Amino acid sequence: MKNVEVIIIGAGSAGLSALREVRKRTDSYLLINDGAWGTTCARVGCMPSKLLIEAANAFHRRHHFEEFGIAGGTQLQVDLKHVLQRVRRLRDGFVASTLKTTEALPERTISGRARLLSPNQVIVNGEKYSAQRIIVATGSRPIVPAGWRDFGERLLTTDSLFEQDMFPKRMAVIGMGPVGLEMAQALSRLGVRVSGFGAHPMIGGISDAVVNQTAVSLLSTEFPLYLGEQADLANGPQEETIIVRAGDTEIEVDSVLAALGRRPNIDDIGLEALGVQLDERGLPPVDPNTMQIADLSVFLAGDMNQYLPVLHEAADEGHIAGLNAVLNEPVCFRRRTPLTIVFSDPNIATVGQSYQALAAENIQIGEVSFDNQGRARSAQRNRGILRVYADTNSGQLLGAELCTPAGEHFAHLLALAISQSLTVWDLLRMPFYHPVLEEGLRTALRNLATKLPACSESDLAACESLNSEALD
Ligand SMILES: Cc1cc2nc3c(=O)[nH]c(=O)nc-3n(C[C@H](O)[C@H](O)[C@H](O)COP(=O)(O)OP(=O)(O)OC[C@H]3O[C@@H](n4cnc5c(N)ncnc54)[C@H](O)[C@@H]3O)c2cc1C
Ligand SMILES: NC(=O)c1ccc[n+]([C@@H]2O[C@H](COP(=O)([O-])OP(=O)(O)OC[C@H]3O[C@@H](n4cnc5c(N)ncnc54)[C@H](O)[C@@H]3O)[C@@H](O)[C@H]2O)c1
Repeated sequence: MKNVEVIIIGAGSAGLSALREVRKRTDSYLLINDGAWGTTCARVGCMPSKLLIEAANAFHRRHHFEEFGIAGGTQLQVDLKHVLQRVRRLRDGFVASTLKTTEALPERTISGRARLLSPNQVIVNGEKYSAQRIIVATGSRPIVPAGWRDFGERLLTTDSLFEQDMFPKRMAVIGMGPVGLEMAQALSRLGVRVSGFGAHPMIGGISDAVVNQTAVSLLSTEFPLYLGEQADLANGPQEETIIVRAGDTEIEVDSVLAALGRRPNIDDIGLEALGVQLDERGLPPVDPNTMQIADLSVFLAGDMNQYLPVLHEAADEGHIAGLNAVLNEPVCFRRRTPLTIVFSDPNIATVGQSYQALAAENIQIGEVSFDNQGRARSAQRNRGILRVYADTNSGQLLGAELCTPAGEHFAHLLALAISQSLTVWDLLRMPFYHPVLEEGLRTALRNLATKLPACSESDLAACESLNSEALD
């Protein structure tokens, strides 16, 4: 049996991040990956989805041309074949960039499905390997209910969506989480007649009902949203179509994108061989600050543990696990301020603690609508809402949820402020240039400040609004 210091199972973003740390300290390691190399993010996740969204948004801009005085926008056409070729061409470049590391290590990489035999042993392709430390980073895959696979090529997931040559005329997107929402809007903007179905009334990971209401009403101007009922599928009158049923709604489509969430890749991985109690999802207890499983020499990183299944968190967890796998005692890391962004238009984001997490806390809420925000109006992007939450006593910013133009940038600015434990007054003390979208955030902060103990009049943070959209 071959013996190494560290075995990493899974060559996704978490596994590669772990590999980077391990390689700095030892040459005695193995990286095992099942299926395609090149990471979920680059192959079928973040990157191809954003490429499709960019094409869709570029085409959608034509609807605003007339208002700007530009004629001819309605005659523009989209060549879907070309759009999808570009998605794959750029995607292949991103995948190639992730493969550079692993292709340079032929002796230390194995293609095959690994299974744990004990906290120190792994079997792959019938061969056993032992290691002092093991990192499990096997990611997740799309949930497809039993029976849905019978619809064959008419049933798509994000694993197959970007491989399509063309999109059909009518599609249903089932699941209005981040994946479903992003893809439903992009497909609709590219000319597919999309129907969106969500079992939950809230969409895109929003927990604040006020923000959700705005997001739902904005998105449903582009494609119909059927929320609050579980959707199910049946064969259409002609075998080549699918009937989607949700409550009283019944719609016939040519194909379905299943975006029902993702299941951790834990089947047959042998977690039971670790000798620790597994929870109802089959997952072992993991310390999010060390990524260590109980007191074992096994670490778990990335989407597999479902902590916050986004790219930068997967990379962080790989970093933590990789470092701790080569140290005598695991180091405790402070995790980052939670941040999730959905690249719909307007962007949806949650920063810091969600509204739901803060429901029982003593908080005040500041709010701004972008409907009349000066700079947003000049760009024809004046849609959306931003809500910020602060502690009633200290005024410290705790979280925010938003659905706004340039929401991705607001989310980062707010994450920075929350990470630095800034108060509403600290933020209002900062400069806001004119005319910028950020003045919208300042309006929300000023609104919040009116609900907090006042600050001194000799402080510029007390400077109030002029109540004119040309000036704020
Ligand atoms: C459509 C889509 C869009 C997304 N967009 C964004 C976004 O915009 N921003 C963002 O932050 N996040 C986004 N995400 C999430 C992001 O892609 C994931 O958080 C990230 O890729 C997780 O990385 P990972 O290393 O945990 O898993 P993966 O990259 O999936 O790596 C796991 C690897 O382990 C392998 N494996 C599984 N089982 C075994 C086994 N038994 N033995 C050996 N190997 C095994 C798998 O084949 C895979 O190669 C998106 C995801 C999707 C699906
Ligand atoms: N921009 C981003 O950061 C980004 C983009 C995409 C994905 N991601 C990550 O990937 C993860 C997975 O996203 P996701 O959207 O696939 O999953 P999700 O779990 O967030 O959403 C799935 C949704 O499908 C609904 N659903 C399930 N079964 C249904 C049915 N039969 N009928 C109708 N609705 C049904 C669920 O109620 C849920 O709201 C997310 O947690 C996110 O962190 C991030």
